[in-house]
Amino acid sequence: MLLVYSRIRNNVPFSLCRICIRYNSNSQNRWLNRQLGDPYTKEAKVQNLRSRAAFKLMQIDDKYRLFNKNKSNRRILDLGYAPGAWSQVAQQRSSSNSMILGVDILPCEPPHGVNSIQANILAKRTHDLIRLFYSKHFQLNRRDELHENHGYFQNMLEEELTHLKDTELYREIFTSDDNYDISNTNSTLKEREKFPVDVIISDMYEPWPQTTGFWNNITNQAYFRMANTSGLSIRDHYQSIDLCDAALVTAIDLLRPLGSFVCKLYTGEEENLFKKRMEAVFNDVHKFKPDASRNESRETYYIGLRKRRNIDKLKVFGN
Ligand SMILES: C[S@@+](CC[C@H](N)C(=O)[O-])C[C@H]1O[C@@H](n2cnc3c(N)ncnc32)[C@H](O)[C@@H]1O
Repeated sequence: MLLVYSRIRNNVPFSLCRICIRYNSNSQNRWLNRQLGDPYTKEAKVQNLRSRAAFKLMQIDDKYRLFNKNKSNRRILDLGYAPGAWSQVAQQRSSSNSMILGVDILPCEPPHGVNSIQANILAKRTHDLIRLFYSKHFQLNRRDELHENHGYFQNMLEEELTHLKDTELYREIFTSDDNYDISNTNSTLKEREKFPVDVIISDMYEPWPQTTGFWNNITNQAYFRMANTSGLSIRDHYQSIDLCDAALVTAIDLLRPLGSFVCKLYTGEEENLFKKRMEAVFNDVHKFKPDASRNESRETYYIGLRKRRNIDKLKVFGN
């Protein structure tokens, strides 16, 4: 590594060399020491949580009450859910009959009580799959030969999506809802069909490198536009804005009126623009940095409460 580093240093301007410093052994040691000394990392292990990120969501929920154990049949969508700590928190803090769906571009075994799709949220088709999941209660993550060969959704896709050419059938699939108890919310049944999700949480960023699992044709161009933090704050910020916008579009399309939303943002010059977009979609918008988020990190969280009705997507993104 040191050799690579000194070669790069001899051939490129010093400003670029600084990017490489992230990968030398000193910085790895610093990262390791920080992890080992971190109380949230230790506590995550004790509580069998998949990462320290769980505490960030707990602290957000303590303040803004996204989840509610007393409300049944809640539908929670976790964007960028892998390795699954936020989904664990959502599952623990919601009623046992809630439906939690994690979406991640990388393959990951979801935590107990959580379903998942490996898919890119930037693809429109992923929105269709989320809608299908909530309207038809598809059995995900099945352990059978078909699933092992073709992935979670393949048999459902074969059975259902081949019919989607027929518009009438398409409409029928997407509007068939079952035993959802609408007395839980102020939504009408029609609204419920159109906007099937109660809470969207998005922590999209920093994936670990994928080495297998590229078979999935739902995951189109797996690494295209996927955001790895680079250590360059401007780049990180713009990629983060890209993913926050994608989460917000998902909220406009799938979140029910009065529903709640959280997303992680790496701060930077477009933050105010994103805040304005949030305000066009939600009645209450808050910015919050939980204690569990490290001071030196530029990450912050935007919370949108009480989604507005009749949102014009073009107006939201038009300014
Ligand atoms: C910081 S991790 C999420 C951690 C998770 N909230 C937890 O508590 O375990 C960010 C995740 O976002 C995912 N991601 C990034 N871009 C994505 C995209 N376009 N579609 C779906 N997932 C994406 C990454 O693969 C990564 O797993």
